Amino acid sequence: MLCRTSDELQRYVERSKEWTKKGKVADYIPALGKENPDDLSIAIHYPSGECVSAGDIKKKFTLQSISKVISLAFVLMDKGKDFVFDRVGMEPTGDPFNSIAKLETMAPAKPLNPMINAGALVVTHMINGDSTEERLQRLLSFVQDLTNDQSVTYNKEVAQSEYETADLNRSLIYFLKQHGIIDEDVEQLIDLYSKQCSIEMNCLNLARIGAVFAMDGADPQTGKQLIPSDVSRICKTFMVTCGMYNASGEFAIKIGIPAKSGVSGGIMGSVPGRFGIGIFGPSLDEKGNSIAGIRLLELLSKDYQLSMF
Ligand SMILES: NC(=O)CC[C@H](N)C(=O)O
Repeated sequence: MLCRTSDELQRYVERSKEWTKKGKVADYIPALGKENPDDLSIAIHYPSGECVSAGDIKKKFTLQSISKVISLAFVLMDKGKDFVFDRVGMEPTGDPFNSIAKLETMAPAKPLNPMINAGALVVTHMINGDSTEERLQRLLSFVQDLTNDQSVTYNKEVAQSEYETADLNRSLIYFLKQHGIIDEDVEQLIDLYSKQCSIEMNCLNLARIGAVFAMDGADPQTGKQLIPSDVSRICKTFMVTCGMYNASGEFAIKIGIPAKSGVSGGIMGSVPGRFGIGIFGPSLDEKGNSIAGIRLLELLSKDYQLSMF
């Protein structure tokens, strides 16, 4: 799909870019540490098919936690709401995304929501399929439909790097296994989750997924319902309440759009009924969100009245 570069959007990128210096690229997954902290790009995808962009929008990055919204939509379609929400909750935690603390204080030990790692691991565990390979391929094909790009796949190097260093996530699975929430081989689930988080795309692809959510699950070009509208609504609600980790409250006040970030520096935004946004800016703030990406959204939200509140 063609995406027109916009001078106006470019000016917003320039104004936000100085913030990249105040953050840091994530390196707890070693392969992510190679990114250039100065990068900042954005694409906006309208339901009409029109697309405007600024920055190096061809640059690919991995979804990381952004994949949690997609896998949630997918398992809600696979298993239905009752099954899913019997195993993962609907409440924000106020804790960092990889925290184990609340699991121990809650009874039953079900993760509070699907956007923290513990909850996302339960969600990935629920993806239907006879083998890890089949579950991954089913998820990938869903992402290819959302992006309308059959070339989308996962980055093997990032997946391997996460697999080798995911001991905190392993410990979350062991805990959940002990409490009967997960019933799967730990290494198998870590393998699938690492590949899910390593699904790779550019801002354009990401903006298109944001547009699908913005249009209540309908494909912006064909109108085909890729995600049932009630599932899309649930996902957008989680994006508002937990999408930016423990910065979601401040984000809702200052920006006010459903959004999901990942430690790669990606942010997917979804302005209900209007358009989808894809941002890549790998320099992160202390909570793990793209520091310049948030600044960029703040400027846009203010000038174009994007807040839904
Ligand atoms: N916040 C994130 O993007 C975290 C995703 C990452 N793959 C992890 O599990 O640690």
